[in-house]
Amino acid sequence: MSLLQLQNLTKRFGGLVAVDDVSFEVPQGAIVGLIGPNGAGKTTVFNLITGNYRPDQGDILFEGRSIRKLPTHKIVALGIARTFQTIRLFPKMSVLENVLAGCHCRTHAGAVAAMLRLPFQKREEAAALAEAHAELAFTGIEHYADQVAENLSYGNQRLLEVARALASRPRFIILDEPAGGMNDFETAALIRIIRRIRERGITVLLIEHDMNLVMEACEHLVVLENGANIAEGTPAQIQADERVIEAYLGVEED
Ligand SMILES: Nc1ncnc2c1ncn2[C@@H]1O[C@H](COP(=O)(O)OP(=O)(O)OP(=O)(O)O)[C@@H](O)[C@H]1O
Repeated sequence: MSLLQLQNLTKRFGGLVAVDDVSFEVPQGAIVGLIGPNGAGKTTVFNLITGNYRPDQGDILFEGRSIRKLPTHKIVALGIARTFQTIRLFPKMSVLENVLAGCHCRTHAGAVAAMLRLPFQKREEAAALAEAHAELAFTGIEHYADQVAENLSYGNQRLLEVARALASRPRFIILDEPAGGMNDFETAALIRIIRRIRERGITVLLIEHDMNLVMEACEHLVVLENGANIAEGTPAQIQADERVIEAYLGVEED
């Protein structure tokens, strides 16, 4: 069974059909790319999955169960994490604190325990700290742990978002333009990180305009145009698809 199934999803904003009867599946353990021109509806699909928007029609199944009506915090609790196209960090907080914010939703100690600093609360804090450091090491930005997040380069801020998403221990991670603003060297490192995320058993769905990343990292691509799913297949199949070349990759001008 696929981990995620989108079934005939439609989302309208007034008269605009941003997502138009879109269906596709993300198999367990896959790295799937969602691509398409600007305004094709990709981020809207992500916002539908994470409960930020509600579909007008269709359904979203995670492990066979409908999540269409769940609030975002319940969707996160099921093991779905995301990063954002526009970076959403706590800019004045340290890099480590930003990752701890991702761990936070899994700590169970209540306010009273926190005030009294009960032993189990201290254990939870120590575990969260160790995990936050581990995710920073995983994404290669551990040496910036004590820096203020806004001082990181754009590329490292994107990696910090990935580290924070991983700190929620997801089974499924969705990355919205993770290579946005990265140079070629940073993008190559990101491709390795994405592969290692999958090796941890985490399924990946990503939106990306960097064709190098998409073709190298993804084994399956879904192409949207004007809100509709116009093609699906392996990177090689998509590169050879006439409709995609016309709609998205563009015809080289003389
Ligand atoms: N909250 C909203 N209210 C009104 N229109 C919206 C809203 N969000 C998205 N849209 C519109 O829906 C369409 C799809 O937008 P979306 O951001 O999903 O595209 P995208 O494929 O992610 O584009 P990009 O690659 O530029 O990020 C666009 O025409 C956009 O203007």
